[in-house]
Parts: sequence; C-alpha cells; structure tokens
Amino acid sequence: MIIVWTICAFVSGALMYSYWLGRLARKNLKTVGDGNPGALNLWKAAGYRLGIAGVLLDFIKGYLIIRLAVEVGGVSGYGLIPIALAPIFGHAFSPFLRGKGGKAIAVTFGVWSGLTQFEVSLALAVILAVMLGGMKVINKWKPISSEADGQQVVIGMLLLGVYLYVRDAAAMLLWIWVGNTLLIMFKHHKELAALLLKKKKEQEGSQL
Ligand SMILES: O=P(O)(O)OC[C@H](O)CO
Repeated sequence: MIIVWTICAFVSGALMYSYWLGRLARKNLKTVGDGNPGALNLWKAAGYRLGIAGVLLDFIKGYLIIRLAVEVGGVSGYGLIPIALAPIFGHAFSPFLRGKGGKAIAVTFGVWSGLTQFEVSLALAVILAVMLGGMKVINKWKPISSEADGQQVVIGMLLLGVYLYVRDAAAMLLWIWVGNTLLIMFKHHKELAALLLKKKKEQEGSQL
C-alpha cells in the first residue's frame, strides 16, 4: 500500500496548478520573473486572485494526500517518508512539464502541514519571515532580488533542521527533512552558486 500511496502522492504533487492557472489566463509562467512555474510568478503575471488560488492549490496538493494516507490508509512511521517526499519531487520534476517543474516551496508547506498539524510549516514560515524582515532592514526596505529570496529559502530549510533537532522530532521527520532540504538546495543551485561566488569575491577583496 505504501507504493500505491507514494505513486498517488507523486501524481498529486505533479499537478501544476499555478502553471495551468497561468495558461488559463493566457500567460506562460516560464517567461515570467525567474521562470518558475509557481504561485509567485502567477501572482506577478495574472494578479493576486489567481496568485492566491495558485498558492492554495499547490499547498493543498501536498497537505491532502498526506492526511489521506494517514487517516484513510492508516500509514504511519517510516512508511510516511516516501509518501511525504513524493509530492515535493512530483512538483519539482513534474512529468506534465516534461520533468521541469517548480521550486517546490508551496508544496513543501503543504506536506509539513499534513505531517505535523501545521506546526513545522508555521515554524518555517516564522523563520522565513524573520529572515525576510532582517534582510529588508539591512537593505533599507529596497526590493530583494529573487536570487536572494531563493538563498533565504535554502537557509530557512537548514534552520528548520535545527528546529526539528531542538524539538526532538521523530527520526522519520528528520529523514523527510533531509530529502526535502536536498531537493530545495538542488532546485536553488544557481542561487547558491551565486552566493558562494559572492563570498569568494568578498574574501579575495579582503585579502588584498
Ligand atoms: O516553489 P513553487 O514552485 O511552489 O513556487 C513558489 C512560489 O512561486 C514562491 O516562490
């Protein structure tokens, strides 16, 4: 049954609601902003109403399948690891977009909400909000680049690991966090490379 739930979870995650809502509004999200087929670019291209609908649907596709697997399928413990990771990978490598999916942020929130009754996704939201607020103050309220946004998401996921450790989370949750974080890092590899290059240049500059 775990395999069947994992396949259903992957298909659920692979449904690219934000991208398809964009197509309905005659916008191709691949040509908007950073080209991510996610809710933020839907919001930018087609307005806040569709943007909010996209966030909710991309969230729900992760949340609902986890709740169904737990409550209808009776899955628990380590069996939840592949089922929890499947929607995130489904969104990131959606066959409906020929393997080129999104950055999997909204679906990540949905999955963690389903796994932990919203606790861990709320913790991630607080971590990201504090980081964003700090960045805004440092940058004197100037707009933050999508590159810096992506870097913050990766750092936020790493800090979430600290939160899970401090909360003495079950090993199953820690394994899901490992898989989720590696995927988010992979999907933000360009932003991470830019950050490393910037740090290297700063180091070289300070040595002169
Ligand atoms: O990561 P996605 O694909 O759910 O999209 C996320 C939103 O656009 C916010 O960056």
